Amino acid sequence: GDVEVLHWWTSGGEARAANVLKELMEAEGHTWEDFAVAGGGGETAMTVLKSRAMSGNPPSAAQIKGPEIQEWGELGLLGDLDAVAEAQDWQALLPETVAEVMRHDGHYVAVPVNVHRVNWLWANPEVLEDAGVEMPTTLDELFAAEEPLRAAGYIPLAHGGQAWQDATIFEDIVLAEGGSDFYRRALVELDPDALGGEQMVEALSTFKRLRELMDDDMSGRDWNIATSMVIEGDAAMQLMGDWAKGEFTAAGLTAGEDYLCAPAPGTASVFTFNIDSLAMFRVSDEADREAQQDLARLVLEPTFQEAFNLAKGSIPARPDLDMSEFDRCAQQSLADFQRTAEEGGLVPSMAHGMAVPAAVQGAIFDVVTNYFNDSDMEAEEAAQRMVNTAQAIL
Ligand SMILES: OC[C@H]1O[C@H](O)[C@H](O)[C@@H](O)[C@@H]1O
Repeated sequence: GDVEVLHWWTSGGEARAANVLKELMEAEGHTWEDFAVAGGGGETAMTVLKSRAMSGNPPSAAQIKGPEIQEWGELGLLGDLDAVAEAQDWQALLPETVAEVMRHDGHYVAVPVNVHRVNWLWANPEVLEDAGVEMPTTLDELFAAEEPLRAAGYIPLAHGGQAWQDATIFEDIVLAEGGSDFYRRALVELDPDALGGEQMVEALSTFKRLRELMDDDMSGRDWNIATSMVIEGDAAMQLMGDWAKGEFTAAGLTAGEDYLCAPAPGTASVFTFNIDSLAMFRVSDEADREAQQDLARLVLEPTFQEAFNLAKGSIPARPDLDMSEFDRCAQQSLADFQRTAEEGGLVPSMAHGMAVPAAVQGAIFDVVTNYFNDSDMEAEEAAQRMVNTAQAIL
């Protein structure tokens, strides 16, 4: 049968990973129709998906994540994968944190391909050494690194000026300043006291200070271009989820030697998760439905889970795989995922669509990116705007 898959995996590392699935599906005799929509973070892809669904022409599968799976489920457009889930025993195979995101109304409607960690710092060790700087583990160390790095001729922090990237580093700062409980109250439960309170004002002020570490040309830059600045040695560091590791891997670089990874400064006790998943749309053709079932089965088989995640930079969605092929960053990610799940530091990424409905996420993005790019807006005003927008939507 045919499967048309809508996704936004278009950077070097992302495309290599997506190709793993295409090849596995073709090896099973299916036809893979690739519907890739460029634009990191997936905002454009979701807009395109909505217009296709509205015009009655949805793809057979799409990269849909987190609470948005519920929104599509509510529309009655998604088919269920219960038969595959039972045959592969997803109940036993998947951590409940992952499994519950894939279910709508008690039925599996999506399959998880991985677990990304968002709160990472990446660095070029040669650049750090040349400037006499240690890998920062606290925000103070991160800001203190600016002077020696600039004096040695480097951009301290490579960043891409796009709303989702601004929101990604914003949530790293909220976690570093307030910890996982504060993060949950503010950016998951949208508690107005946390979202608009003193601690958020402090976090917003610190967030804006990150601009001091960036270059003037960052506006609109794609995330993988920022990663290549670290790879090339023009910039020392980048705050980004571990899809960035897919770029280092695609460049043939070795973790811990050619590049470094560490939890975003001040967030070692936290793991901000972002789970990519493929949701299946209802299809009438029996052969296409079979192809969808095969796609879901293949995605959770060890062959795909290993090959895809080695290329993508994430860790497998099923924690029972032999991880000996994975590098030290992935090993640490899996260990931290399990540790934080026990200790209470495992939180859904707001910036990557795991925490709040899409409309609320979009509204928070607007406030965060306008504040970050408007030197006149005070932190107090930004905090109040976040409260207002959240209340207006909910
Ligand atoms: O495009 C950058 C990243 O955006 C999202 O966070 C996706 O979940 C991830 O798979 C992708 O690599």
